[in-house]
Amino acid sequence: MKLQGTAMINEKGHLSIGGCDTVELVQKHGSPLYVMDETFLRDNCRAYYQAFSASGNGEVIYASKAFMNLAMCRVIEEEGLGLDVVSGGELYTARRAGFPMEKVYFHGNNKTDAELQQAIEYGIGHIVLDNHYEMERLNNIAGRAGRTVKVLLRITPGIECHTHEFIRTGQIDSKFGFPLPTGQAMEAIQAVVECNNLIYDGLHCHIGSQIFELESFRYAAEVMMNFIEEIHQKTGAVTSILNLGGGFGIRYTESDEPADINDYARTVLGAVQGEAEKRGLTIPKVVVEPGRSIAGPTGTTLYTIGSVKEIHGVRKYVAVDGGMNDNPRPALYGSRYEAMIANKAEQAAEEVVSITGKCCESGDMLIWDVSLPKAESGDILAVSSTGAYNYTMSMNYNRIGRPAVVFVRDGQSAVVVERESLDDLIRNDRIPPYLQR
Ligand SMILES: Cc1ncc(COP(=O)(O)O)c(C=O)c1O
Ligand SMILES: N[C@@H](CCCC[NH3+])C(=O)O
Repeated sequence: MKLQGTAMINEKGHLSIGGCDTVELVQKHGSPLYVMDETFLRDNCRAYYQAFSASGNGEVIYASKAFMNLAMCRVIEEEGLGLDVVSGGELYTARRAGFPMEKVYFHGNNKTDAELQQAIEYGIGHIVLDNHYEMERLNNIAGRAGRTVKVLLRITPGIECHTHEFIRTGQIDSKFGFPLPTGQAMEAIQAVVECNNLIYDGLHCHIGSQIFELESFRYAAEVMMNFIEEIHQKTGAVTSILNLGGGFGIRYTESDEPADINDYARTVLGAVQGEAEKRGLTIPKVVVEPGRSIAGPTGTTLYTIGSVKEIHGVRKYVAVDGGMNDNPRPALYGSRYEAMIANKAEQAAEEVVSITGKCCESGDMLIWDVSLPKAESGDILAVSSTGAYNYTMSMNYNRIGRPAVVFVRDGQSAVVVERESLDDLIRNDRIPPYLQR
């Protein structure tokens, strides 16, 4: 496992993160445990801020679907980033954290009336329209509230990028957005400028997630700038914002080779500027929505090893006290992760084992074939790069409670999400009168 951020091996030969011994973190906060390296998290925010916002023409909004809670909203606000939310729940979390609402963009392909009303009531910065049904309802809801709302239109540019098909979103056959190649995107622009209560402020596209080739982002910028020119010619409308989505890939295993954030910024900012100058257009503000590349590498999940079972001549299964409940990505996407035994961090690998979870599913495998020192019951297993799309995609299958989340920094740990208790698991259960006794 590659050590990233503040992760290091301490004098006891244990993995330490944020100056905290991970074995002691488990003793203090329990197992499994999500550990977020706050210094690393802030460094990632700053790298994005420097690369995009410091130029004056870019804005970074963190995609909260990757990892969100009240404390995370505070960190994002302190680091000067905006926020991308995709549900009333994410919006509510941001609001309860006191996040500045004018820096929030509201996404989603099927926002409810209640969510649109909530967004208007909170004074949200932008709503990203996905379809005509939503456009019409938002226009009516805003009208009834006596308000105008700034909107972006989500466009599917028809770009195929090289990533898992479930996390690819820019291709024309997609549930998201108004398709560009079919002419429907232009129809949507013509419709939105007619809406009295909506202010057309710009466009959005998101071509997918865990992308490594910068060329895909450059090409998306070019296609969108071409569309912006067409919009201007056909309607006279000015596109002030071009939101190019998220999708910047991270390292999960050694086969992943992420690009540099500064190169990413230079590529997209340069492409937008170059295309604008070529076409005689005003340069729009460029917004990016990174999620995974801010939170992902900064998270590590700590598990306790329980049963170790060898099927002679076939495989050794090492079972941990978590699994697909806290990290469904291997089961969903076949995602690969790296791991180490936190209390044997200096010991050399001596066997190849497979890490399985505790769910009642054969597919509950966290890592197939990983080289580790001898894995024994009671050891602490650390799985890296679990900061994004782990807690936020976790579940209670088999009535297993979600682990706690701690922020670590400067030798201190702070709980930012409590572990779910057994009582939490039955909190919303109700016994109807005829079953009561
Ligand atoms: C609209 C939108 N914006 C931003 C993101 C964040 O993407 P990532 O976490 O890959 O940066 C996503 C998720 O893929 C998304 O759907
Ligand atoms: N949840 C996905 C990515 C999709 C994000 C939202 N469009 C993942 O874990 O990789």
